[in-house]
Amino acid sequence: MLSVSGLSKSYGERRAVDGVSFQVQRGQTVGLLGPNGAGKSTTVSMICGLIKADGGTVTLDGEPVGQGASAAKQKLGLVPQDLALYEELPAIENLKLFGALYGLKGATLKKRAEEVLALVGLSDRAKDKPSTFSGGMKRRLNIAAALLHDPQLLILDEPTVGVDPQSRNAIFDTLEALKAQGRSLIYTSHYMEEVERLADHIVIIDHGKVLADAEPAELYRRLPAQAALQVELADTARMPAETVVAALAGLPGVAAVRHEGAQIDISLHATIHAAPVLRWLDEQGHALAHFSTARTKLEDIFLSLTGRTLRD
Ligand SMILES: Nc1ncnc2c1ncn2[C@@H]1O[C@H](COP(=O)(O)OP(=O)(O)OP(=O)(O)O)[C@@H](O)[C@H]1O
Repeated sequence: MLSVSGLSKSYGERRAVDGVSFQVQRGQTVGLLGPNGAGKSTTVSMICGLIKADGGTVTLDGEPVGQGASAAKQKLGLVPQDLALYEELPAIENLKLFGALYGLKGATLKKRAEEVLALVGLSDRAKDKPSTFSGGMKRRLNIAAALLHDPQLLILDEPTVGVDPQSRNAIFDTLEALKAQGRSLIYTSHYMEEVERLADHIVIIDHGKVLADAEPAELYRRLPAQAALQVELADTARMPAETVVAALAGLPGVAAVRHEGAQIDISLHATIHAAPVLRWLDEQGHALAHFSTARTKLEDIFLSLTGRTLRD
């Protein structure tokens, strides 16, 4: 188990990380979510001992990770945000080079390099150079490199930045396979939908501080609205949308109402309020061109915590 306690780091006057604490259980995937500049990269760099913390501790199975070589560090693998590959060296040779740095040799090194290449779905490109790869394929090769020493915990810093949708799915397949093997993952991102897809637990950080640390289901429960109803008025000439919006806002169970032209987004405290709202619209004679219902997006949790969206 990884335990991060009170980590802090300042760059000059700027407090990049300010007392961050969280835990990662064995086999758990933790999504570290926050907007650009929230302190995610600084946090994971401190966890791996790449940069020195001003304060706080990081332990893995009770052993301090610290700086320099340590037994605990051997159990960690980091996929950094910036790609670290030799562009003109075939993929398999890149892996052999990184494996040698981890102390792997001979037949073990060769076997391990082939295994991790297969795991990221690049076996058929073993002899090709990264310079001929797409951004997503390079990223997958980087993931393979971080897995060579068979770490118990893999940390990925925004692994889908600059990646095409197809490769993005391939990355998710790889990460799901790693999860199925019982490995722990820390996944940093500013995309809630990515974190939600993978994570058993979500840690939200902003301005270097932890704002929430909970399972996705618990975060859903904390949302002020639980369901969303979207309607499109067929006839705004009869009554302007603003007037309808103002009346809707006063109905029972309605948490918030927004509109753009004839399209009205209604946030509800619970799904049971959807039918009465539709009935009210009907009784008031507002014909609908279209309507749809949806679960509230977990993305809104950041909005409700900070008053801003994740990607303002
Ligand atoms: N080497 C550095 N020197 C000075 N300031 C830094 C340095 N590294 C990070 N910072 C600052 O610390 C804060 C946190 O940065 P960090 O890279 O950890 O955030 P992040 O959440 O990973 O964001 P991003 O997704 O943009 O990488 C930012 O304000 C950033 O400008």
